[in-house]
Amino acid sequence: MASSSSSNNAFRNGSSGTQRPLKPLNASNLKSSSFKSRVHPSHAPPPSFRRSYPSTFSASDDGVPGRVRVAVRLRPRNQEELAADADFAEYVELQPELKRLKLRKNNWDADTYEFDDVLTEFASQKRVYEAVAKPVVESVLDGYNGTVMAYGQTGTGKTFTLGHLGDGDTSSRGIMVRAMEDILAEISLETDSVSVSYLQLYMEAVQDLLVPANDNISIVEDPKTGEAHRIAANTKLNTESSRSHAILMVQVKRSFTGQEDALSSEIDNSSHLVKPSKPIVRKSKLVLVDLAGSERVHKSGSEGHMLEEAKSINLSLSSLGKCINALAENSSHVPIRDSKLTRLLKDSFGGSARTSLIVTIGPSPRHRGETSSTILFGQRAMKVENMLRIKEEFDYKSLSRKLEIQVDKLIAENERQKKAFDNEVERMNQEAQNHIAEVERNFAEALEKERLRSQMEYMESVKELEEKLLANQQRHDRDDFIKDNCNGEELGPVSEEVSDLRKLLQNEIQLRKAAEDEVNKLKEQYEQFMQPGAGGDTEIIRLHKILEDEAYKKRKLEEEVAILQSQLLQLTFEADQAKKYLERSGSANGFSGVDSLMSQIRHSQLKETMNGQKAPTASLFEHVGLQKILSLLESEDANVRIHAVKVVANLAAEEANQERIVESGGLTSLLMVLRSFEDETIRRVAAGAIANLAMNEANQELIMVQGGISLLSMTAADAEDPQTLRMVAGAIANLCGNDKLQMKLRSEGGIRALLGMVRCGHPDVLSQVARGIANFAKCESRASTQGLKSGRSLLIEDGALPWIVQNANNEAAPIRRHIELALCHLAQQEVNAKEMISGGALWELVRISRDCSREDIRALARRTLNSSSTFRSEMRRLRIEC
Ligand SMILES: Nc1ncnc2c1ncn2[C@@H]1O[C@H](COP(=O)(O)OP(=O)(O)OP(=O)(O)O)[C@@H](O)[C@H]1O
Repeated sequence: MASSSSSNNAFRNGSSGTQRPLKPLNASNLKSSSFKSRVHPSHAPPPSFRRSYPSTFSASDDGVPGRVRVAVRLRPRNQEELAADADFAEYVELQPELKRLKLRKNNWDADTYEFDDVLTEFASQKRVYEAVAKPVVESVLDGYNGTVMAYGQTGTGKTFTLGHLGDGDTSSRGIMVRAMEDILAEISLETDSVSVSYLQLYMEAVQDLLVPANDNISIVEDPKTGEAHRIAANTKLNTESSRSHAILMVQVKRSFTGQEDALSSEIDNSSHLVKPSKPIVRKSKLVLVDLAGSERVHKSGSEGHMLEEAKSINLSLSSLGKCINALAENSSHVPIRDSKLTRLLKDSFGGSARTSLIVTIGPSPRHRGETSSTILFGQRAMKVENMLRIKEEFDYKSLSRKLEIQVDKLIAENERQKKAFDNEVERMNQEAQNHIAEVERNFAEALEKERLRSQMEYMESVKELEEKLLANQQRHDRDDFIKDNCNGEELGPVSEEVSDLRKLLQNEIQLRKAAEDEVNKLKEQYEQFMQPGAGGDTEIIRLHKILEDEAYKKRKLEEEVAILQSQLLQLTFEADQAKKYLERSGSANGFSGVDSLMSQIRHSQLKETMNGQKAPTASLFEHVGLQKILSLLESEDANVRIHAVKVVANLAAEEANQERIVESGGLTSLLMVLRSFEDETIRRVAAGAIANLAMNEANQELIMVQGGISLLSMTAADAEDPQTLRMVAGAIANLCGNDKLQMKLRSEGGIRALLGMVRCGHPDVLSQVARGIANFAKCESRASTQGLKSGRSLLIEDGALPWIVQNANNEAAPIRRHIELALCHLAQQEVNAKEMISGGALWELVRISRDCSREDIRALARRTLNSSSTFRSEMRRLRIEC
């Protein structure tokens, strides 16, 4: 038995010559000496999840070699055999521990065969399943195709081994039921699926035993589709099992999470997404084949239907045998396409499936030939080498489903965030609206307050202006000499210059205002920078510098403004003088003097006020400030001093300003200017200003106390300019009207100074002299009447009477009127009568009482003459009637 021994040696060694370890699979499965089953702890994940599989996604990848495993099973003796074959034990001898089977040829010789497993008649169905089928089932669950096939003579237990249901005794369940139980227990209902087909191959026709109407199914050699009837069934329906091949196909599709690499590039573009795990699906197929009884091959001499049936079985089993032979001998041609059976099993032998073959034999020596043939079939099958491969592919459907779910989640999340964002925007918008509304409300309130405040200020200003207007109007009405007949055209050039200067002044004022604003702004910035933590030393120094520069600019601007103001005032004076000369020449009324000048100035101011503008002096007063103006009186610049004194003089023309001027030291400053006498113009204007201040009774005593009379007297004696003399005479004339100052005025030479100025002969000067004499005489008369004075008139004592009498009938009405009054007042003092009579004054008084154009003065003269006994006596003597 060399042949059988040699072959058996190969199996005894546990490996064929080309056997290589099957790395991806459990090595224990592949030991040639055993079909040991792997046992997984119930809590452990299936092997597919524990292994690192090669990244094989197509069947074209190289697989691992896997020889067809073959076990032999001996059926127990049945009743018939027990009775008939008393010596059967001597025919078949099993040595399961050696995995050997001996077929006794005679009493002294036996053939010994070695199998991958030898299953005695006492082997349980469980033991058979675990030895033969379980490794294949586990491979299928791991992703490999697998085949378990029973081959043997009819009645040797193929169906019992494979298809027994074990209804009454679960321990007798066959491989099909147990395989299904293991598969269903292993797979995941969520990710895996199983589909089952139960086919019958009978007479070269494939019939679906689960859907019997499908009785001629074509074999589609498409590994992707195949037949898939998803109806699980473990009911054996083949009634012609011994003459047909029953095939249970179990398709397993398992999904699992693979490595990320293969998919990463596909979803890199959506990095914000949670990367789905790589979905991989493994599709495998378990084929359980219960072949028709092999003895039919040898009994093909049947006739009719049985003959056809036998031919068919013969064809399929002989084709299977030829294929296995060819594979066992590594033949270049394997006749797979010779029958439907071999076409169905092409993957099981020489393909990529893990295949286990169980050959069943009976114990009876009567079937020696069939048994031997079966054993040889099994031996040849053991030589067939398969190349096991896992079939993996992307589960694009699963990936798509996962991505769809993720997209849905992202869309939902996006919508949620968008809604939250919209709500936030809405909330912020509402807040902004509320804030805007509040700001608008506050602004409207502030605006309304400001409007009311401005309205109030406006009303007060209007009221003030109206009062000023009224006062000026009254003053205007009182002054008979003010005439509003100024012809603007004759002052054209001067007026234009005044206008230009005013514009210039306005511009300068605006510039100064802007500079002040800028200074204030910089001051604020400076204060901010001085806050703790704000700015640095460098910034502070820079701001200091800017502030100093701005302050310097401001000073310069103020000086320029002052000069312009002075120039403006000067021009105003000149305009007034020109106007006065025009009036005088036009009306020929001979009026002159400080009153006239002041009236003209006031008239000019009044007109401006009525035109909606403030008087220039008032504007200056506000813009420059009195102290500043007075300080300019001491300016080193003679030009500035001239303008400043003019400004003060103009301010002093306004009765409302006089008190402030005196309080601010303006009178003292003016007296100092007069005393320093450096320029005729300055002296004239200063004298004019003092004259204006002297109109106010409250200032008259101050002028006297501060040596004003002496200064005025000196000026009166010294000056040649008629306008200067007019101003000095005007000032003294004002002082002459103060009852309290009569003696002091006279003692300090006031009267003599007044009378001394008549040398000038200028009507304006004479008019002021006459006014002073009249004022003085009036005070003396009042004092005499009141008993406060007894002696003769100081005017007479100082030699005024001759000039009075001489000018009593002066052609200039103002002079004549003041002297007429003076004569009346002197005549009212009885003590003066004789001297007046001797000085020729009586004749003038009589003339006044008769010829004076003014009725009141005529009456006064008559009353005076009649009231004096001396005058009455003298008139009687001279036969004069009054
Ligand atoms: N190991 C066994 N233990 C007990 N009874 C068995 C065993 N093997 C087979 N039998 C019994 O033997 C008989 C024949 O078995 P079975 O029908 O399975 O044979 P077979 O090979 O499938 O025949 P066929 O080819 O005609 O279908 C059955 O009654 C079966 O119960």
